[in-house]
Amino acid sequence: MSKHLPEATLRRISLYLRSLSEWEQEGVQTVSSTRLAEAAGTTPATLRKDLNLLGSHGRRGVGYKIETLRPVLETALGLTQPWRVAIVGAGHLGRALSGYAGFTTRGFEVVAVLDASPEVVGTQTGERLVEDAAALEDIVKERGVTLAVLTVPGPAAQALVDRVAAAGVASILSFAPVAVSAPPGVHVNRVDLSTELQLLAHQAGPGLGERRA
Ligand SMILES: NC(=O)c1ccc[n+]([C@@H]2O[C@H](COP(=O)([O-])OP(=O)(O)OC[C@H]3O[C@@H](n4cnc5c(N)ncnc54)[C@H](O)[C@@H]3O)[C@@H](O)[C@H]2O)c1
Repeated sequence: MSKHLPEATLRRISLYLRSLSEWEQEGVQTVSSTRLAEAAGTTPATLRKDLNLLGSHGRRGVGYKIETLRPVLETALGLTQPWRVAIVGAGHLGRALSGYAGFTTRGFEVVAVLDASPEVVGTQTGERLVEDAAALEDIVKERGVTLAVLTVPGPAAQALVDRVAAAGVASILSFAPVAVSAPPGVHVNRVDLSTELQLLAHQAGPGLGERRA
């Protein structure tokens, strides 16, 4: 990524990109700021601010040319080369993610699904067979894994962060509900569904949950 952008901006850019990709597949060539903002659930003013940050300016009365804007957004999100993903933990969540076709269309290729349980290793998930997590380091090197997705129970997460980081993976997405630390230069993002739910509950305001119950 060429410049540091706030997380909220990056989240919106990801939504813009998703809409642009869909429209491009339908043969749409240009899009107005109003339509793109609406699809991402934001305002045209915020959209223009975001895109100005990336040096992309729409033309009054014409809007944004999708063919030009899409690569700008992909570069901002670091999607210039496909990410090679290893999913570690082939339980409920790991299996659901490994079968998610949207990964590929968004620039992420699942190149390995790993698990430590002998009952799970060798089973099919999505288009892959689950492989033994003992071979993690070899697989990372052989397949050029650039992103590890950890879908393991909390107690297993830190040791796996240490292993994938030592194997050279600099980007880790962890679904485990625990804080983990990583060496400098390794980014760990946590997806914490309970926190997201609590935020939503907070935004909805007190009492709303009860009213709908
Ligand atoms: N299922 C959900 O909806 C959900 C939602 C949010 C977060 N999470 C979190 O995601 C993680 C996975 O959840 P799940 O429901 O898929 O659990 P799961 O028990 O179905 O699967 C976990 C898998 O990880 C494997 N595993 C354990 N230790 C390992 C290790 N050291 N190396 C490799 N594999 C190992 C297990 O063998 C198992 O197959 C958990 O931390 C959970 O709290 C799950």
